[in-house]
Amino acid sequence: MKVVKFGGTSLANGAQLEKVIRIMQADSSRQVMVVSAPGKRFSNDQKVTDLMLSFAKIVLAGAEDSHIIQTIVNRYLEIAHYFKIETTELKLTLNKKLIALKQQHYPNFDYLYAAFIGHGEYLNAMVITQILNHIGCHARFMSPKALGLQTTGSPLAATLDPRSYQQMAWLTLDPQEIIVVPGFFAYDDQGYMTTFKRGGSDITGAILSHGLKPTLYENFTDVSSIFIASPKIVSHPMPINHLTYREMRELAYAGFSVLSDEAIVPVIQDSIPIQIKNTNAPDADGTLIVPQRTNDLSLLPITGIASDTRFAALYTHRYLLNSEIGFTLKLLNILYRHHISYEHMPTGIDDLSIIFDKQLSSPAQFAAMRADIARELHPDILEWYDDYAVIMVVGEGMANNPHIINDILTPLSQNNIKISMINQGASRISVMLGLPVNQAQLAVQTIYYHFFGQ
Ligand SMILES: Nc1ncnc2c1ncn2[C@@H]1O[C@H](COP(=O)(O)OP(=O)(O)O)[C@@H](O)[C@H]1O
Ligand SMILES: N[C@@H](CC(=O)OP(=O)(O)O)C(=O)O
Repeated sequence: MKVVKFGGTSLANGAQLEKVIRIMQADSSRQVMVVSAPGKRFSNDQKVTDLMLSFAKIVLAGAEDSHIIQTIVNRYLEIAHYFKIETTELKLTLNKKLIALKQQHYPNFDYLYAAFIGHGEYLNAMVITQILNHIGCHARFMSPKALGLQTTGSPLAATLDPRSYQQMAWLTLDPQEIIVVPGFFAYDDQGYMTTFKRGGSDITGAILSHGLKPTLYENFTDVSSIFIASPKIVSHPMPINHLTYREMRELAYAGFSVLSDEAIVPVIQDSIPIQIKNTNAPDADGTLIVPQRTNDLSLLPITGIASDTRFAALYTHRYLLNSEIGFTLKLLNILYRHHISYEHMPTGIDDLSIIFDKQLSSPAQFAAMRADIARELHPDILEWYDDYAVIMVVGEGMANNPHIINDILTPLSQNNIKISMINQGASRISVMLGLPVNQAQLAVQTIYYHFFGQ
C-alpha cells in the first residue's frame, strides 16, 4: 500500500487533477490520497490557501466579502466543470460552508485563521471525492477527525498528539476504494480546527504513513526531482537521486520548500521511504529519501545547498560575558516571558547571537523583547538584524572531509561575500552560514558553481 500526497500545484485546475487521477489509477496500491488546496495555475495567480487568508482578513475587518467568496467558490467550480459535473448543488454547498465559517465561535484570531485556511484543503478533498465517484472511481472522503488526528500547540503551527496513532491503527482499507484525506489541518482536543505550519499537507502525508505503514510515501509536486540547489536560485541545477532523512530535514529546514522539514520525523521510526515525484512527468524517477544512502559518499562533496531568508538575528556583546553566571539564563527568561522561541544561539567569549524565525513571532514581540534585554542585561552592544539569511550546506560525505569548511568559505571570500556566522552541526553533515539577505542568492550560486561547475 502507498500513501500519496499531491501538492497544490498538482491540483491547481481540472487538467492537473486529471493527471492526478491517472496517477492514482495507474497503481492499485495507491490507496490513500492526501490532497492540498488548489495551488497557483500560473505564476502570478493566488493559491486557494492565500485566498482563504484574504477572506479571513476581510471578515475580521468587517468589509464586504461577497467578491472573495465568489472567487474561492469559482476555483472549485472551475475544477468540477472540467469533469462535467452538474454544479448547482455543489455551488450551494461551497457557499454555505464559507458563510458558516464566519458564524462559528473561535477562542481567538489564530483559531479563526486556522479554520479559514484549513478549509482550502477540506473543500478540495470534498470536491475531489465527488469527482472521483462521478467518473466511476470508488472514493471516500475521510476527515482528519475520523482518522483521530488530534493536535496540541498553537493553532497555526500545531503538532500532532502522538496518541492519535492509536485510532489510525484501526483503519481497514478496501483495495477497491481510494481514501481521500485533506492535508494541512486537524483538530485540537476542544474540537477546534488547527493547521500544521504552511506547506503542512506534507506533514499529514507523513503522519498517515507512520499510522498506516505503507511501503512508500509518494509526494507528487511540480519538479522531477529535488535539485542540489533551488531552481529559483541556480538555473538547471543537478538533480539528487537519493537523500538521507537527516540531509533532507536540514535542507528542508533551510529552504528546500519542496518538502516540509516536519514531514521527515514521522516516517523515521518505520524507515518508510519518501519518493518525490512530478505530477507532470510521473515516469521520471524522482528523488528517494531513505534512512541511509548506499552509493559512494566520497564521490559527493556535498549533497545540497539551501537558503532561507525568514530569519532575524540579535547580536549582544558584553565584556566577561563568558564568566558571568546566569547571563544566558536571564536572557532566555526574557525570551520565555515574551513567548519567543529561538532557532540558534552561537556564542563567543564576550558575544552571543540569537537567530530567530520571523514567522514565529511578531515585530511587536521582538521589539518588547529587545527593550527588556537592554533594560535588564545592559549589554555593551545590542544590535538587531531584521534581514538575516541562513544557508545550509549539507552532505553525509562532509563528515569525513577535513577541507570542507575551507572549500565553502574560500570562493565566498573571493566574491566579497561577508559571512557573519558559521556553525558546523554536531552531526558534522552540515555547515550553517548566516549572512545578510541581499547576499544569500549570490552565496548559494557561488558555492554551487565552485563544487559543480557552471
Ligand atoms: N532544491 C530544490 N529542488 C526542487 N525544488 C525546489 C528546491 N528548492 C525549492 N524548490 C521549489 O519547490 C517547489 C515545489 O514545492 P511546492 O511549491 O510547495 O509544491 P506543491 O504545490 O507540490 O506542494 C518547486 O517548484 C521548486 O521551485
Ligand atoms: N495549502 C497549504 C498546505 C500545503 O501543503 O500546500 P502546498 O502543497 O501547496 O505546499 C499551504 O498553502 O500552506
